[in-house]
Amino acid sequence: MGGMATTEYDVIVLGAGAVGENVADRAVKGGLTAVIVESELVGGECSYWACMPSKALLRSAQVLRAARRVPGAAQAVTGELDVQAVLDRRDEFTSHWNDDGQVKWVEGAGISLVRGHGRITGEKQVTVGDQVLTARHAVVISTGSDSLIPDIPGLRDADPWVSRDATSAKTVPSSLAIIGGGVVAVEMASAYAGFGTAVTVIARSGLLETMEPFAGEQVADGLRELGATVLLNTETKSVKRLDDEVVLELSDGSSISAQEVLVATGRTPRTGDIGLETIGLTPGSWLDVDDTLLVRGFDWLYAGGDVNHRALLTHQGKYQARAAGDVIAARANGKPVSDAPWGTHVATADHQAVPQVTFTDPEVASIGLTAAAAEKAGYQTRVVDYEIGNVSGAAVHADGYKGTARMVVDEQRKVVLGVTFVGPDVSDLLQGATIAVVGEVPLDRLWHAVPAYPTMNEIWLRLLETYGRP
Ligand SMILES: Cc1cc2nc3c(=O)[nH]c(=O)nc-3n(C[C@H](O)[C@H](O)[C@H](O)COP(=O)(O)OP(=O)(O)OC[C@H]3O[C@@H](n4cnc5c(N)ncnc54)[C@H](O)[C@@H]3O)c2cc1C
Ligand SMILES: NC(=O)c1ccc[n+]([C@@H]2O[C@H](COP(=O)([O-])OP(=O)(O)OC[C@H]3O[C@@H](n4cnc5c(N)ncnc54)[C@H](O)[C@@H]3O)[C@@H](O)[C@H]2O)c1
Repeated sequence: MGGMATTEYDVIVLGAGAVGENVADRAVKGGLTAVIVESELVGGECSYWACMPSKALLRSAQVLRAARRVPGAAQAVTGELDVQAVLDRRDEFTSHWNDDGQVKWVEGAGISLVRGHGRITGEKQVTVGDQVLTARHAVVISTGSDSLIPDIPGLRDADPWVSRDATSAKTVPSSLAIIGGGVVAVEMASAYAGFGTAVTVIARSGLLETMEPFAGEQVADGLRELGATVLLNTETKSVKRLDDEVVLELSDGSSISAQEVLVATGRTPRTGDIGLETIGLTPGSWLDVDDTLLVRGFDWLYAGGDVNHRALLTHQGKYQARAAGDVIAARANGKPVSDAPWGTHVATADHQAVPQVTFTDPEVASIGLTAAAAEKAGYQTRVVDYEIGNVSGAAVHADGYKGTARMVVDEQRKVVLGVTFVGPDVSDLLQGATIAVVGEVPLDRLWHAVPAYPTMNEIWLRLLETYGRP
């Protein structure tokens, strides 16, 4: 580790999040040497402050609610959520913010690790403290993103929570105001409402606005059922921390106070202090890449994961990492590069086939284009909606099951462009939809993909029947 003798590697990876780890792994599997530079914890945001702790915080109350929806089981649920046990379980998922396990994985994968803040100091060169690393073939930037704090008067001085604070909290506040209406806002609102915190979501427009409109509407209803207050079309005008509370002035003239305020208004790239200026790029900017993850204008600099702003999701970043690691090895070894759409070395799915699950109650699982996005992209579409509760599998799953599915069809090619499911436990329906979209499976063939009865997957049959047999 950090051996002073070896300062030259085939590939230098800046940032050991899920993306950096996977790029390095693929490059090593392709016969190259690789070093990762990491300034915090090996494993990055997803393992310690994002996906894993947030899902751990959400899961327990979700299980309780699921039991309460099924008579027989409901009668057995007589107690309250044990919040401390949830926090303890979260701490296990983050390995108590210790990265020994992941460091072991990195070593086992044959990747070298240098701890410290890395900066690009020239072509194919990265400096960490007084150590200068040079790359024979490629430097990969996978430094991720930070929470963005908007310029709301008083907000920064009020020492607000950002997503890291919400996912790593050791105690639960009695009340929490959340600024934002995106994924982080609605997931953390669900988690804390589940703990009994008095939650107020302040969204400047609607919730989950990049998704189908019914997703945000049903998630808002779900949050209200959990006891949260959801304010839509409401701006936060100013924020002020007093002795034991934070006061927020809102655009409707009212004000609210809460023990803590969480800012969940998007992300900013971690590129402010990585030496971009030494190679003619602008510090603090997102990195524009081609489909092989090469930063435009370079033949040795790659960027994967959040930092390229293509799709800020762990699974999509890891997908980019597999393509990038493999193409770096192919280019280094003089092997053929498969860079046509859907080839081995490109992240084609980033453009129109990104799956995402929002772990609220109801859950939102979506892939591909929404009806509005498909229309905007110029497709001739037909939109088919169906209430998931009418499917036998859903009725068995939970009494009074409420949820909606939408399929967006490309009328010219008769293939599925996008699917959205909203409802309890829809997340595991998503991969079928992903395969339909990525595989461009013709609708008349989808009729032969028979969903097992009585599972919720029968939603597919209902969507096809509603569309009509071609
Ligand atoms: C609250 C929350 C919940 C989320 N939940 C999900 C989810 O359920 N599913 C999902 O798919 N996505 C989720 N995401 C998104 C997901 O966390 C990110 O897309 C993912 O972590 C990006 O991975 P990355 O490797 O690009 O960056 P990161 O994981 O941020 O890793 C970057 C690494 O680079 C290091 N680094 C930065 N600069 C330097 C430097 N100069 N020198 C050395 N090291 C450096 C950092 O310390 C870090 O370890 C969530 C995000 C948030 C905020
Ligand atoms: N389950 C998951 O897959 C999951 C969970 C959490 C986060 N993530 C990822 O992390 C990323 C960050 O999530 P996020 O929720 O922070 O960002 P986001 O982009 O999803 O949502 C940002 C929200 O903040 C609002 N906003 C922006 N600027 C504002 C301002 N000045 N004042 C008030 N509101 C403002 C927007 O209208 C939007 O509602 C997302 O891209 C998401 O993909 C994924």
